Amino acid sequence: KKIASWSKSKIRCYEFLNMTSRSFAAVIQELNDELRDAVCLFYLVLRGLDTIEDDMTIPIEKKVSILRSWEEIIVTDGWNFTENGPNEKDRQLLVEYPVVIEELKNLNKTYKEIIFDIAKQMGNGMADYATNAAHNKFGVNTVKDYDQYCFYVAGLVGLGLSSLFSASGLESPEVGRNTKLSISMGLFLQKANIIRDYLEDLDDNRRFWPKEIWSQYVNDLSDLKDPEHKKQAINCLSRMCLDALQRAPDCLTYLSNIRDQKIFNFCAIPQVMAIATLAILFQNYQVYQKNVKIRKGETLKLIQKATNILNVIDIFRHYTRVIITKNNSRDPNFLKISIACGQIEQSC
Ligand SMILES: COc1cccc([C@H]2O[C@H](CC(=O)N[C@@H](CC(=O)O)C(=O)O)C(=O)N(CC(C)(C)C)c3ccc(Cl)cc32)c1OC
Repeated sequence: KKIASWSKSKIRCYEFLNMTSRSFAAVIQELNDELRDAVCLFYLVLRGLDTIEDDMTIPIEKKVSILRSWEEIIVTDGWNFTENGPNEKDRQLLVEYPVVIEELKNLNKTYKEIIFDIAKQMGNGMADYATNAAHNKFGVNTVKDYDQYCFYVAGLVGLGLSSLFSASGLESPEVGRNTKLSISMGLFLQKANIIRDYLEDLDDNRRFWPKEIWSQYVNDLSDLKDPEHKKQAINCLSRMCLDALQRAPDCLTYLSNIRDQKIFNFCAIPQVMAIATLAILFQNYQVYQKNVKIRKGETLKLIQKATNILNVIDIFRHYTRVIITKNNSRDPNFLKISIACGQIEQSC
């Protein structure tokens, strides 16, 4: 690529992209030039927001005011943030945030407007959640609150990316207009992550599993990891997986509408990782003891295979069959799980 003519701030932005997410950064950098820069900066705008939202050492009032003014912040030359706690893995990004703000200026107007609009909605959504989570220590209450939170942190990302894809002309206007499918792309990934990260989030006192679900099985979210509630915990896990699986058909439909090969790879890889993750999480009591992840070898195979819709359908079919094989007839959600898997097979 024409790195020679890249400014210092642009080079630094790509260094941050590669620092924050190795495997995923590689796929972003394969996108066509114009879209690549927009997605890279969009990613860093989102990472900045995430680093503020995730940092429990920032006083709630300060956090909320930063989140609510993110749209202004990303056009404020020289703005940076040095008060992140020491263990915030992306604190250096916020220390050097002026390089992101500088490079955003070079994006074409349409891309900028999309990124600013999503940043504004996400910042306010995160602030809304942070404030009521501050009052109500249970975190997320209803399944509706759960979907709302996932919309703010992930659904909006799907919407923003779909708009960028259509704005670039590489994908049809339909991709950007079909909000339901774009939102499902985010919710599917985010819900798989929230199920996987049960223990890690509980240790950080972040409670994303909705009370409306876990209260059918135990008295408190933390009871799920006590061996005396093992059966209930596994049934609760099934219920959480069932909720995530409902989004899978939309994701397959979304991917079947993508035409550009590089955009397809960029969109498909996280989706096949998510269905593989759900399959390994389902009926797996280890979720309550450690962070269960798919093996490196399986990840590499999925990355290599997820390059066309027929292969992606084949991958989803494989993992829905794994889930059906693991399904337990004594599980209250046994039938709903098999129907959800059937619907995924249908939509293939
Ligand atoms: C059409 O929508 C998408 C199309 C392609 C990719 C993503 C989505 O995939 C990564 C994939 C990624 O970041 N994977 C990590 C591994 C991990 O987080 O477990 C990685 O490979 O490091 C991801 O997870 N999130 C974070 C959210 C889920 C909150 C949106 C994410 C954050 C910023 C951007 Cl620009 C994109 C994504 C999409 O977003 C829905």
